[in-house]
Amino acid sequence: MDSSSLRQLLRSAQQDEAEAKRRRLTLYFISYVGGTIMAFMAWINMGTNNPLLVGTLAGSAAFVYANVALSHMFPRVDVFFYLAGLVVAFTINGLVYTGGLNNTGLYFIFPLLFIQIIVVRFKPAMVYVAVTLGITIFMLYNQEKIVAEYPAEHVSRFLIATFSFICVAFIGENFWHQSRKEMLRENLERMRQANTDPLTKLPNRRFLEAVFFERAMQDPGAHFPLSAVVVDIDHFKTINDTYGHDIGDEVLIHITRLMKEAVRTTDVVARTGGEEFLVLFPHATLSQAVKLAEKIRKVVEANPFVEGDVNHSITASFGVATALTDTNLHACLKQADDNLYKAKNAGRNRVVE
Ligand SMILES: Nc1nc2c(ncn2[C@@H]2O[C@H](COP(=O)(O)OP(=O)(O)OP(=O)(O)O)[C@@H](O)[C@H]2O)c(=O)[nH]1
Repeated sequence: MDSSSLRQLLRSAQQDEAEAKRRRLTLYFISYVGGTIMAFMAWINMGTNNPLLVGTLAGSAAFVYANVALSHMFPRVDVFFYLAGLVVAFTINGLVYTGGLNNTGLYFIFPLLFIQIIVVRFKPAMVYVAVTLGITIFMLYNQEKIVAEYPAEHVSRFLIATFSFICVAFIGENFWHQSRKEMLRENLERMRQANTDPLTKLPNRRFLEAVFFERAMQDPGAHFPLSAVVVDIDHFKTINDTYGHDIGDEVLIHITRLMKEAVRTTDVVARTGGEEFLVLFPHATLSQAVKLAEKIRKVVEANPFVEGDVNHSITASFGVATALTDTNLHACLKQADDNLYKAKNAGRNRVVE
């Protein structure tokens, strides 16, 4: 796994639940309150001779309720926010077109625009607001095409007020958006550090437990059969004791490079202990994983660590196992560990499945 895929995984893991929940609750609250107000206004207007206005309000209320009901059923789907934004655009222009109750339609545009901005959020809101107001302005300057009649001074006051309102709303949204981006960036950096081994820059055990295995459980189709190869450098203590800890560190970095070069970027090479690594092959059967482990074993054996004119030949032992489904992932990791132990006992520098 290269550093950009690692970052991407961490970024998706950090997509803070709290923020997603806040957005969902905002949608629920706005939909229930807004839908009820629209339904109430439709009811009030029933007595007036404006069926188009009643239809607009009742239709919008029904759509808002249906949308929020579906968003409860599919809480992870973003499309409901955008649909809510569309229904607001429809209501705004329905009000402008029909004039609303006693020609007061324009007064309701501000809260509706504000709702549109918070529901669809900063960048998409620019497009939504531009399109919504584009249609509104067209209608206001082509009043022969609409039912309502607005005096010219109402139109100019409305447009000036709308322009000021939009500026203030977007400035506020922009600052909020920037500070959130900054917070996410800092969070991501903290997460990257907590999930990475500082020596080899490989993902660590925490990453596997908290991010990768979680992801595999959530999306088993994309990961299983998942093969695990536990790699342990042979007689690493001797290298440390003979040449010193710094050379030991260099050897770990050297082995890391060899392993990363031997696998695909979709595979995960993690450092799980002192001189122990775990390589994970998504969508790989046991026999494929054994072949890959054998390839890594040969690469390590054939590429001694060179320091000056001294070649430190290195070998490693490998334990391989495969989890066919997410339910036997932990049993598979244990099996790979047991197989590593067998490889060590059988004389090292070998792959045991
Ligand atoms: N240089 C260095 N050494 C480490 C690091 N982490 C663990 N070690 C050393 O790795 C060695 C592991 O030794 P053992 O567990 O006895 O294993 P081994 O000598 O590799 O023997 P076998 O695994 O049985 O082949 C110990 O000497 C640890 O001090 C590290 O980050 N850097």
